[in-house]
Amino acid sequence: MDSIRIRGGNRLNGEIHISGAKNAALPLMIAGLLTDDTLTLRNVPRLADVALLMRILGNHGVDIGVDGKRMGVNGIAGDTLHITARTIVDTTAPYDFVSRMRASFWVLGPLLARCGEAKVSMPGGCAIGTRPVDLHLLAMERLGAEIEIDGGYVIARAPKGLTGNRITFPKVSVGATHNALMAAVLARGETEIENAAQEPEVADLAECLVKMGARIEGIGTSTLNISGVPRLHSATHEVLPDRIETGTYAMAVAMTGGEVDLIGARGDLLDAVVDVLGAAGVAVKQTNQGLKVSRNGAALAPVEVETQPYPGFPTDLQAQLMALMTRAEGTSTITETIFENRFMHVQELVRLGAEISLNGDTATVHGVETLRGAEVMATDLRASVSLAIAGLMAEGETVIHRVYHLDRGFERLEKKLGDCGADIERLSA
Ligand SMILES: CC(=O)N[C@H]1[C@@H](OP(=O)(O)OP(=O)(O)OC[C@H]2O[C@@H](n3ccc(=O)[nH]c3=O)[C@H](O)[C@@H]2O)O[C@H](CO)[C@@H](O)[C@@H]1O
Ligand SMILES: C=C(OP(=O)(O)O)C(=O)O
Repeated sequence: MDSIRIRGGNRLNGEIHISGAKNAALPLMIAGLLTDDTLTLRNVPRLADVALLMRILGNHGVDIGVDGKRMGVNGIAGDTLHITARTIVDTTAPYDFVSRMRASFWVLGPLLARCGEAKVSMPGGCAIGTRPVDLHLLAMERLGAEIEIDGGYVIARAPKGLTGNRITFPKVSVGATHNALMAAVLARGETEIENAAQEPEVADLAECLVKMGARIEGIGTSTLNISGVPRLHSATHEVLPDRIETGTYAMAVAMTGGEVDLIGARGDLLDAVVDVLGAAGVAVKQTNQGLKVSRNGAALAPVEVETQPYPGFPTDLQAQLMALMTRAEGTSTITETIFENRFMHVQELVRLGAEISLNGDTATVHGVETLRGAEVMATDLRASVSLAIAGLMAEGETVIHRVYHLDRGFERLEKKLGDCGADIERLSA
């Protein structure tokens, strides 16, 4: 298993190109199941999760051509995928795949809508909470599917097809909204999804589905109205920039000081994060190219933050913010409201000298003057990168083990940071 070694203390200066969003690319790729025509996706990041999803879709009989030319500024823009699900040869998504990536559970809706049946293993993904699938099942049942759970699999059947209905989610779920939306676009009649997730990645999926011929209103709001159509067709769509990667690098620059242009980043997807960074004393400005992030001299001020569904502060940036606040002048409080077990980074940050106490869903972070390098272990995707942020300002050497978590969601992290002056390298096992 690879590790990453960082020698802390260097300021970051230069440019980082922001990749396409993992959490948009995955549902967009899955949407390819909904048509026998070709869906072309541009700006797809090269990530372990994308590679795994290609294998999963391949297992259903989907043909995926990759145009691997690294086009765009400095040859960095993402891959282009041509996804063709001419015929679905297998409607089962096996444990071996789905247990490794949460998003693969989202094949349920499209398979059911297109084939009238699906057998999908209960999902895995980052171990950040119990992460049930009741809301996904509620949505499928509201659309007329019969659901049975057997041997760790969700078996869903709708032999006469799905029928539109009102789906009211008791809680906001990104994944259940993706699943409901992809099922509803091919269901007979009208569907209304109430309390839908408003995350930009849901809107990105909906916009792609519209290009494929779906009829969806209310995109970007909490109520989605869908008029089912009998078939979808080919389309070309560009994956939106990764707001979590953007926020992560913004926090890395905030940590070390310096000035970095995040090329291709969209500040409008990160209002809550830009506000928090501003309160901490970090300047973030939209430019023609993306976002310019700088902290020159000013001390980091502590903040009080609670994670919330979009447009609130994202849970996927909670660990990174906590790493940053370990060096603030004063005491911060960070409350995690989305996942009950998303504090696995705390004990690893403490190894680096952070002072953090936990009380239920709230972490109290007392800023310290010095962090000291140590060996630490990545426990999940965003936790891993929070350790990298801390390592960038820790005295001496930090070695992060189990970076396969990181490779799920950050494309060439060590190159992007290294090009801006970080002393960082991958140690191959
Ligand atoms: C691949 C991807 O895009 N993953 C993102 C997605 O995960 P994911 O789609 O899994 O997260 P959800 O939005 O569904 O989860 C939100 C909350 O709802 C709960 N819940 C969810 C489904 C369900 O059937 N029942 C239920 O109770 C979850 O346990 C959690 O407490 O959104 C999360 C919240 O922004 C992000 O942290 C993840 O990075
Ligand atoms: C939690 C994440 O991913 P997943 O939902 O795939 O576990 C994430 O992207 O931070």
